[in-house]
Amino acid sequence: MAKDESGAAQRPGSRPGSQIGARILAPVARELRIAGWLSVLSGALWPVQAAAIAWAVSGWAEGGAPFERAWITAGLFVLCAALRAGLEHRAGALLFDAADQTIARNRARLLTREARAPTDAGSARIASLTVQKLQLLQPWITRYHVAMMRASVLPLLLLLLATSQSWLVGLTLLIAGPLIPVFMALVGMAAEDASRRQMSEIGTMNDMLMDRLSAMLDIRLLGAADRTALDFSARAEALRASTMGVLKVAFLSSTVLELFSALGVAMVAVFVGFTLLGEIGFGGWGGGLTLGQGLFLLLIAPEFFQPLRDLAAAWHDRAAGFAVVAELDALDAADRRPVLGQVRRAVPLAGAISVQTRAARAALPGRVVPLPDLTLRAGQSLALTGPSGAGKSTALSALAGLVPLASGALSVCGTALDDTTADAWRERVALMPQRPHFSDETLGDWLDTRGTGADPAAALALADARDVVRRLPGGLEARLGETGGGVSGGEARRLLLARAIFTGADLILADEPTADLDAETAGRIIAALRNLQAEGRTIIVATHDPALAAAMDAQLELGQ
Ligand SMILES: Nc1ncnc2c1ncn2[C@@H]1O[C@H](COP(=O)(O)OP(=O)(O)OP(=O)(O)O)[C@@H](O)[C@H]1O
Repeated sequence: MAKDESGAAQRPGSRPGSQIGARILAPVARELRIAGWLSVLSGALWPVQAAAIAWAVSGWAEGGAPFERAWITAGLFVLCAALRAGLEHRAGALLFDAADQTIARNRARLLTREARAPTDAGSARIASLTVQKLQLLQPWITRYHVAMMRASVLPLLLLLLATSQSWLVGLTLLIAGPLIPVFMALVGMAAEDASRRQMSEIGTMNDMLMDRLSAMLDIRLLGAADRTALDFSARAEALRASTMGVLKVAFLSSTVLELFSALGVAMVAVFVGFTLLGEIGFGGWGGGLTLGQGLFLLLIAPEFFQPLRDLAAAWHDRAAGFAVVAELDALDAADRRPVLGQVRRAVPLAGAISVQTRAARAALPGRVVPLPDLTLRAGQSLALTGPSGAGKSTALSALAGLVPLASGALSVCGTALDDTTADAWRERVALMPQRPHFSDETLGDWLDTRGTGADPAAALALADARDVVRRLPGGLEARLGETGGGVSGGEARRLLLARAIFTGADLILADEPTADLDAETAGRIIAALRNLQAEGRTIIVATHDPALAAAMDAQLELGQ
């Protein structure tokens, strides 16, 4: 459930239109307002241009000094046109800046928040929101808001001007005009639903794609390629149907709106034409219309409908924007697993390494996991052992400040590990995770997590991983992630260890560094860890491997 400012729970789609997006648009509200008024001002200059044309043409018809009028009209027309272009340009610049700022701010917010306090939303969902869907806020911000302001001011102004010349034309516009917003409101509901369905289909398709790509090997082994292709085609068909649903609503609404505005303009044109021919003798305030009045009315009638047509065209952008905002709101309301600190670079925590826990319990989503009482000083090594599920990995994560405590105490370097110390503490810690993950970058960049640009040769030597790099095509330039070449499980672990060493961290937390390895490879990793300890680093491993546990100074069994 999304929460409004007062904290009351709400369903994102159930809020009134004016409230949706108010939060994300608040920082650019001033720009949107200024851009709206600039555009309204530009629209209000058209009647001046129309009046000038009508005046010049009626001057020609009446004789007198037509050229003098033509020059004045041309000057006024060009001046207004230049002014309008300038105003529209400035409004456009403000709107696109506001849209870029909003998208960039929300993208940064999404990414930093996911780093600091991840949700259970899949990575595909976050990726499609940040890369694909947030971009849909741009047409909503740049087109809809300004169209709304124009539609609320300009038709009224033009209606007054038209009525001042002819009550009949005023009445015609007054009847034809409101049909457009009424119809738009009806279509708007359908458009919003269709957009939300399409948005959700895009998300499902992305989730499915990520999921199946990561399971490609299993799919081949299980001979499930055909079934996977069928699943994809069913989802693609659902996406096609939802996209067509959105297009259908868009085409239907624009057709009906064009019809209303064409009928309105045609009625004005017929009335003006017959009045000028002398067939109709009423409709103006003093009987018929002059040529100048008729021309003026003909020129402003289409402009009466234009802001309403623009608003109708932007209605779909509004629906798409609302769907994105609803998704952002849903993520805001989702349960999160907070990480201690701001997850940013900091000055390393001072003092000799020490770790101490007392009656600590880690808070995982939906459960708490007790941590062992331990005390460790600089240069010591410790093995956390115990059955699967005892909490070894959780303990390592908690020691790195990646999982908060539900109760108890955890101090590092003699100070409590909390939001204020976690970033500084992590500068001194390297975590070697259980499952290696290679991102799509060169091995050199992957090893150099802190972007120092230094040579990783010494770290590779300590981790016994020099031969791994030597064998890879391109050495440190090789890419292992995404479509890059692969390494064996043991090689990957040695590379992970090299990366942990290369950070220069004083405390290495290694999760199952020898799991699934043959005795010889495991022996090389154990030797590398001992080398590290001999160098003065502090080491904590979580392991089921008796040989590794025996190689540490002390063992602590969890889950007793
Ligand atoms: N993200 C999570 N959300 C909820 N519970 C979790 C989460 N991660 C782990 N757990 C639970 O916490 C408990 C401890 O898990 P943990 O991974 O720390 O055990 P472990 O001793 O490292 O196991 P293994 O030896 O199999 O790696 C388990 O019962 C596990 O189901």
